[in-house]
Amino acid sequence: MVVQTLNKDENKFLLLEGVHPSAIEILKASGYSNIEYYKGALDEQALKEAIKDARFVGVRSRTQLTEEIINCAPKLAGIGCFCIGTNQVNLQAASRRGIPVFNAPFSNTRSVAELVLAEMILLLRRVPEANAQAHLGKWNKIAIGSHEARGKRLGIIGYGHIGSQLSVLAESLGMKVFFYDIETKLPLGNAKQMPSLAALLAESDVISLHVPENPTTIKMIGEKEFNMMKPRSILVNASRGKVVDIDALANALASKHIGGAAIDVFPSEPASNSEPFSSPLCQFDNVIITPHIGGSTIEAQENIGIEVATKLAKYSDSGSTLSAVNFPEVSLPIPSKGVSRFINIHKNQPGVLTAINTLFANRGLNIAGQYLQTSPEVGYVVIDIDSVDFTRAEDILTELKQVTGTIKARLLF
Ligand SMILES: NC(=O)C1=CN([C@@H]2O[C@H](COP(=O)(O)OP(=O)(O)OC[C@H]3O[C@@H](n4cnc5c(N)ncnc54)[C@H](O)[C@@H]3O)[C@@H](O)[C@H]2O)C=CC1
Ligand SMILES: O=C(O)CCC(=O)C(=O)O
Repeated sequence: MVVQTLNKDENKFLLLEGVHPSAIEILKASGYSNIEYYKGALDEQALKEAIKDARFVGVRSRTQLTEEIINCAPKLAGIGCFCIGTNQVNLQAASRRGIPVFNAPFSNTRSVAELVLAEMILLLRRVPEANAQAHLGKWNKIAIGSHEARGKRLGIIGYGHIGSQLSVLAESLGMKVFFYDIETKLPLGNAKQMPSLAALLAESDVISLHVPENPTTIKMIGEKEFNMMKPRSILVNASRGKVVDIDALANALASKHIGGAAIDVFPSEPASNSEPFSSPLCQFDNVIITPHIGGSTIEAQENIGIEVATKLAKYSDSGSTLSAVNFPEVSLPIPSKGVSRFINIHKNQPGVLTAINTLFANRGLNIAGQYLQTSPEVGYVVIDIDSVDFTRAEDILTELKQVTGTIKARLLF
């Protein structure tokens, strides 16, 4: 259903990093045609220029939406991360500015799990080395150091959506699965939760990382952790680049303590496909290096485009913030006819709601519906009143913006 909110053309959607065209289709079907689309990430200066009149911005993992960038976008009302990770966005700065951030928490889970499984098998069979040598004309038909996955011990660090899906797939191959997570998690199948990272590292033949980037995970695998791993064990990282100390990994590979690795993510990644890439890992034939493509499948990208664009359009149309990662979540019914809807995002401090309600009461306006959620810092209230004409609604909005503590207020319809 196309919801008739006001001035849809004033809402510029800035879509970066080649998000799937399914996002554009959804936005257009929802009545939003003011879309600026870029195939790659923009450099800082170009981003500041493009974002300054954007109401919504859509990014993948390359674009860093820092506080400085967010502050260059006075009209910005919502951010869409067309991926799972949201570490590229300063989430606190966004909430302080009254900007909800949405992502696609499940859409590429399966794609990552499948790639990781394939890489584990290739590394256990030493295929990357055999492949590199064959390309150089060297026929090296040997079984030394080549293993079946069946019966091997897989250690998963981070047993969330991806880690737990990998666990199920790996068990179907006959692997024994162990995991470490800071939360107590329901083990699927015969998987076993380990009491510590050290216990997991000591137990595993293959270790795969599936944690988000946050202060507890940055460099969680470094020299000390490599020393705790079994000789010739294999490391897979398709989570975030900063989770592994790349120099320590290079040392562990050079000393042959680690038998191989598959690395999809790097502490610093090229901003676009036209920029060069280099890493100390490029010298090792037993390392599979991929350019952050864990979630890059047609299936995942199309679903992500639909999911995140739908969330942005829904927020713009109705104010729904369901599944926002940094914001009070309000799930709203489809607006009934004969209603004008305002939203007010404010600092979570005493007196704001009273002031808002007084504003409507003083004008003799009946509140037909009110939806409020708060986080420690931010309050978000959606107010439906019996329908008023546009000029009156604009007057109310002007007053609503002046309520002490208000960060942002909008008239939706
Ligand atoms: N390579 C790629 O293209 C992709 C990479 N990713 C990355 O994978 C990460 C994981 O994705 P999901 O499984 O969907 O996330 P999730 O949020 O479902 O699971 C993450 C798990 O890590 C655990 N965790 C957090 N901090 C931890 C710590 N210090 N030690 C141990 N466990 C910890 C959490 O409790 C949670 O169970 C994402 O945050 C993203 O950075 C996601 C999709 C694609
Ligand atoms: O596909 C992308 O651009 C990023 C994928 C990713 O890392 C994620 O979903 O967190």
